Amino acid sequence: MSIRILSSLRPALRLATIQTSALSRSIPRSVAPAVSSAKAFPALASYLQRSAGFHSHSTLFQASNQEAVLTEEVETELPTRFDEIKSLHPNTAKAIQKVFKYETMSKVQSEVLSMLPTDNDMFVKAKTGTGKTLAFLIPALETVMAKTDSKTLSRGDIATVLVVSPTRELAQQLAEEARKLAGPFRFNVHCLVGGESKGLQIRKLNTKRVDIIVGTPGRLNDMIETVPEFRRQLEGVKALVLDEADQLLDMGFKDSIESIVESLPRERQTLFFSATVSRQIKSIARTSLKPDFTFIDCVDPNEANTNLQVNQSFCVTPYEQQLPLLARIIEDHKKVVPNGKVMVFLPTTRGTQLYASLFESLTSYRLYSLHSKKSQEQRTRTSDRFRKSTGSILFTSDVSARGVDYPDVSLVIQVGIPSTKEQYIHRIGRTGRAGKTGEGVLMVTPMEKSFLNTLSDLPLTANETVNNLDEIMQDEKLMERLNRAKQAQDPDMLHDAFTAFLGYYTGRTDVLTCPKRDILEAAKEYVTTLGADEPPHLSENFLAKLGFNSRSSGQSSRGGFSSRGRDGYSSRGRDSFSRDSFSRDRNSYGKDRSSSRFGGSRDRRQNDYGRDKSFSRGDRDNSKDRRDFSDRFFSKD
Ligand SMILES: Nc1ncnc2c1ncn2[C@@H]1O[C@H](COP(=O)(O)OP(=O)(O)OP(=O)(O)O)[C@@H](O)[C@H]1O
Repeated sequence: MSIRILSSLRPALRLATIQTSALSRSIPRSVAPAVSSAKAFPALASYLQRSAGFHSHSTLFQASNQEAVLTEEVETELPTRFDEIKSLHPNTAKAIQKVFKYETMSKVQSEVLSMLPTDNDMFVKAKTGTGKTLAFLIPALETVMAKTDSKTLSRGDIATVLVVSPTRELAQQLAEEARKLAGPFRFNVHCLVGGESKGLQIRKLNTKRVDIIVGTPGRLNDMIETVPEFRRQLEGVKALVLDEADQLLDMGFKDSIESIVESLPRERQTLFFSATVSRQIKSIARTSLKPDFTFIDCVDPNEANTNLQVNQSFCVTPYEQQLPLLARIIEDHKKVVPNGKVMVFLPTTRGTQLYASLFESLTSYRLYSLHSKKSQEQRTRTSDRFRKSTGSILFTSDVSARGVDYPDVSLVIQVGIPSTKEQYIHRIGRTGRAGKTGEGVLMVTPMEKSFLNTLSDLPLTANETVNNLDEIMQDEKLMERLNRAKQAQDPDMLHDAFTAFLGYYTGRTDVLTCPKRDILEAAKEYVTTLGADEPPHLSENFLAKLGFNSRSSGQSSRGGFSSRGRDGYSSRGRDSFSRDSFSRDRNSYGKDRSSSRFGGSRDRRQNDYGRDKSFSRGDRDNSKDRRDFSDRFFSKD
């Protein structure tokens, strides 16, 4: 009981110091007077904030208010059921009940929807897999219904909602969700992503109803620049959503986003949604959101930004042990969860291709792979199949790191460090969705160990399978299968994975504390462990591009690297590694990268759908306070 009280109390108190405008609505009434006075008395505000950090014991203030808070909480509690949101349009309510078949709202849904009706701009931060999609689609549609006259709506010749997504897979998924919600309205949804026929997309825009548009920045911008009719259609937009707003910027879409925003009417509602908030996103929020926007942060500052029902572990082993360990972790999981779904993230596209190829003969799970070197048609097909599958494994680059909702993923393995802590959070967020349990394993080598420091506030423990390493390395059957798989690898693929590895890790020197030369040594170990007879030769030019001179590279004039001892790997001629494909491959890892930052701490398991009430919110009633808050939001890093 006490935890529940504290959890409801804590965010409210947090608001007292960072977002005073929210007080009147979200704080239990018995506490509100104290917190209101906190606005006038900064010392009290800071005391309240400190008190709010305690998990397991109450401060005097909290203890003396427990009864009162509990009583009052009943009266001021946020709604938990969709049918409590009385202002919902009947068609929205119908879709939720009949199509989605949801009754209870998740925390972020309850936070956002309880503000309806509102055309306020919003910036919403909530953990991965907690139902953000409906939390922005519903308000966007409600705004359209409130702000568009019925004659215009019935014509169906202008776009009213525009949703921008960083990746094609996510855009397609969002379009599907939008179709379900828009069904009862008889609204049409267009999905505009790259890799698909632009001509066909234009034809559909010209011949079918146009209501909701979901797209990726590149294709949207292209259409804006080259299709005047599309520009005209966008003039009707009443709600703009940036999903995974952080990633949109990290992927270098800032200019595209700005030009998309410029082509929309100024009078609109803008909704930013993300599980993480970076400095860059704040800068674009400044120009794209109205100054009195509402910031809703559903992540308790005293809690990790990952879902607590996901068991997270790490292991540090050299490459030689990593592959057998990975194979064992996957097979152990298969024994416990035969119908499970596993996702394995690799840092580069080339590495993803290589691991997928290696594991074809190593796993009894049905195997899929997804990365940017596949055609869009293949990506869509793979994504659909993996979504519907059970007992399956997906080897993937970061194209699947954010937003993508594959139901029932039971294990996420990250082999090698992700580009940032935020990317770790998003990747792990592919499991433990909608309150379900899940497991996450991060596998790093000694060179990458320093990255673990950036995760120190997340609840990671040492992986237990590592304790069986001796036994695993002596498992003759496993080692034989591994060796056979390695021998079957295409030398070109190994070469490409090698150069991509170098490109990726030489760009990560901000978190790797080792000398640069160690990266070359690690790359050599990596590629020979995965099947190359010896490390590929690299041109001086290529090495120079990575910031190595020939002495620091340790490369001999005859090609290859001076090698460290290794055992049990296949033998293959060196000629096959004679070309340099870095420039070609740079795109493959560059494209898949994304980032930002964050943290918190642990120890409360909860289902995010239902009764847990830890949250904070913006105030829809007091625009001056909102502006004060917005100033503080922007001035904080
Ligand atoms: N009210 C609800 N009740 C039950 N399940 C829900 C509810 N809302 C959403 N879901 C389900 O929860 C899962 C996660 O939802 P969604 O993809 O919207 O999360 P998200 O917060 O956007 O995740 P991410 O941060 O990874 O993008 C989906 O499978 C969705 O169908």
